[in-house]
Amino acid sequence: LRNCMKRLNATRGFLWSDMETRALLNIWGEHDVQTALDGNFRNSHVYRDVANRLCELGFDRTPDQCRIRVKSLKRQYFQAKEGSRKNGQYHKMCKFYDEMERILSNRSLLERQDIDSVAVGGDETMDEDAESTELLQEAHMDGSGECSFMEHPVKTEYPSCPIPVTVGGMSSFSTKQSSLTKTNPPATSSSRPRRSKKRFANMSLDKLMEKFLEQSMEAEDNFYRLEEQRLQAEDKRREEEHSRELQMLQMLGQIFNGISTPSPAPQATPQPSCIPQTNPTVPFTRPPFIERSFSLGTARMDSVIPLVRKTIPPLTSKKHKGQDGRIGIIGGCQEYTGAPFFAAISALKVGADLSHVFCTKDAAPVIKSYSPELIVHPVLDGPNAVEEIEKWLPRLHSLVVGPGLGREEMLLKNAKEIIERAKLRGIPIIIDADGLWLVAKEPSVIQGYQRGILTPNFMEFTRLYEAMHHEPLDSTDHKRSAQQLSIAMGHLTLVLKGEEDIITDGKNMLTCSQEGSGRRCGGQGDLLSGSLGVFAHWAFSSPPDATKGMNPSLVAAFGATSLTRQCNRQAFHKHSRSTTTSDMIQEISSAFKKLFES
Ligand SMILES: NC(=O)C1=CN([C@@H]2O[C@H](COP(=O)(O)OP(=O)(O)OC[C@H]3O[C@@H](n4cnc5c(N)ncnc54)[C@H](OP(=O)(O)O)[C@@H]3O)[C@@H](O)[C@H]2O)[C@@H](O)CC1
Ligand SMILES: Nc1ncnc2c1ncn2[C@@H]1O[C@H](COP(=O)(O)OP(=O)(O)OP(=O)(O)O)[C@@H](O)[C@H]1O
Repeated sequence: LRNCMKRLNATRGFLWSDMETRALLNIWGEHDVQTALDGNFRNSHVYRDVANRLCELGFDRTPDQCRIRVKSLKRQYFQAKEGSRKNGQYHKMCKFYDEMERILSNRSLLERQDIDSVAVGGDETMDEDAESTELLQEAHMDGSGECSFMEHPVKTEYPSCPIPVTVGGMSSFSTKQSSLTKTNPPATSSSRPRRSKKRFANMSLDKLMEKFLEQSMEAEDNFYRLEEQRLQAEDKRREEEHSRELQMLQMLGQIFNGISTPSPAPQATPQPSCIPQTNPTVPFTRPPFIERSFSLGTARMDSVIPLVRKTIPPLTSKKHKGQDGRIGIIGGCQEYTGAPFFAAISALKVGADLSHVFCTKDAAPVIKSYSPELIVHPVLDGPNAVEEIEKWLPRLHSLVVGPGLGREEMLLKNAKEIIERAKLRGIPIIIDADGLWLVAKEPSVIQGYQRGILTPNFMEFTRLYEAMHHEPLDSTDHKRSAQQLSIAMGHLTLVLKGEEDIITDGKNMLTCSQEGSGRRCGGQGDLLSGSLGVFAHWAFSSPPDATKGMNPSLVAAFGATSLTRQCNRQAFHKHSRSTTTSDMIQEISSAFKKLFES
């Protein structure tokens, strides 16, 4: 915004708002400023000070712009004053008459006499063309930020009229003339063209003044209009550029996807046809963007919940342990033991058969002690962490990376390597919490991987967005920003958590606004990511017709967000303000039944 204001100021040199002008007059009217101006031949340092004080009030103006504005105000004031003296009507034509009157009436008599003599002289010899030209030149100077007579003595501020006034031993006319010789021939009565004289000879001063003020206002209006058009054109150009960048990123994502999407994983009963097939040689066309908003209880919600249901494997006596899901959690360090536990136990409660936690050595006994149901591997900070964990990858159906991982360099490096190896096996990967920190640092670790799902909260989302787009997030339109980020990440599925959970793969969008509660205890996100690990495995293992062609990641994400919110609602109903994530986990069973099995 500040840069924008600067740009505007640079181009709108002579367009001052009333507020700005009043601030300037307050400063300019201060005793020390007036004294400095009265007593000094050179005034540039005084206007530097004025500009600085103006800046402190939030108005960005150059000393030159301040000086020229004051000069123009003084001219208007004296013209109005003189007009007033004659017939009283000009007073209202100088908007800041009263302020100017207050300030200038305090100035020394000598100064006022000098000024008055200039103004009065101007009345007699006023040349409309010369005056307008000068104003336009000032406007131009403001715009360029330059002024050819910036260092001129203070008394030479008023020679808009052709009468030379001797001040401080210098002729203001000759000074002005020298700076304007190229564009504005000296406007003495002798050198002015006769045509002009004839034209205005019979015009009364009142008329001339009116005409001049009209023209000034017209010029100002024109300038505003042109400036607005220019800014609009610029906005449009920037928007087009931005959309081109997005298209480029999308193409890169598709190309990347073409390179990195592995052949179907042998162990995960994958559904290759569910993975959007991309052909990098096909020219990019912006996909139609379909938004579907769902909230539980509405008819439309019912059209996605059945898709989730269809992906849920039936409970039969024909299956053996592990077939309904073996989920791996990468996370858990000295500080954070709760997060990986919440994720892992949620996966089990949703219906996975086995839940593994790969954590640091010191976190393992703590996590183990929370629950005997979890399988805990104290390997994440070991010397062969990646190899140790890779041994398990063929047995895992999905991976949740990040809950309680921490941000230690070595742990992030191991997590990155594990993601790379899981990708080679086509394992669905959910990235949450500190895993998203890693992605913000190195987006390529997951970019374009069609079985990757990111689950950022708003903070994590902002970090990711800014890392990808190199510009601040526009927080007014979450859906649009989520779509942009998903596209930039190569159509990765993104779950932006919040008041409503926004789920998008850049082409389609679902929003889950199932009623939860006002309780925001830590760990709810871990419940979501752990359960999503299971839903993702189920969705990717289902036949394509189960999801009716919809991206399995979207269906899985919708299932997990609905469930998390339903748990929150139910737990809150029982525990109100005391609700914790453990209470929510207790509700998984009945919330699941209510949503997907009733
Ligand atoms: N029991 C456990 O073991 C748990 C462990 N956990 C683990 O902790 C690790 C760090 O995760 P993290 O989320 O605290 O870290 P990070 O992203 O730096 O956020 C820090 C700051 O961001 C802000 N903020 C947060 N959300 C926001 C929002 N929606 N909208 C806006 N702002 C938001 C907020 O700033 P504040 O409001 O305090 O100024 C907050 O302080 C990670 O491994 C995770 O898994 C958790 O899972 C909880 C249970
Ligand atoms: N403002 C909200 N209104 C209603 N529900 C919300 C709101 N914010 C979050 N939630 C619910 O909580 C879930 C987790 O979101 P949250 O922002 O707490 O994640 P998180 O910060 O990653 O969690 P964690 O505490 O595990 O780090 C969301 O999926 C959503 O269901």
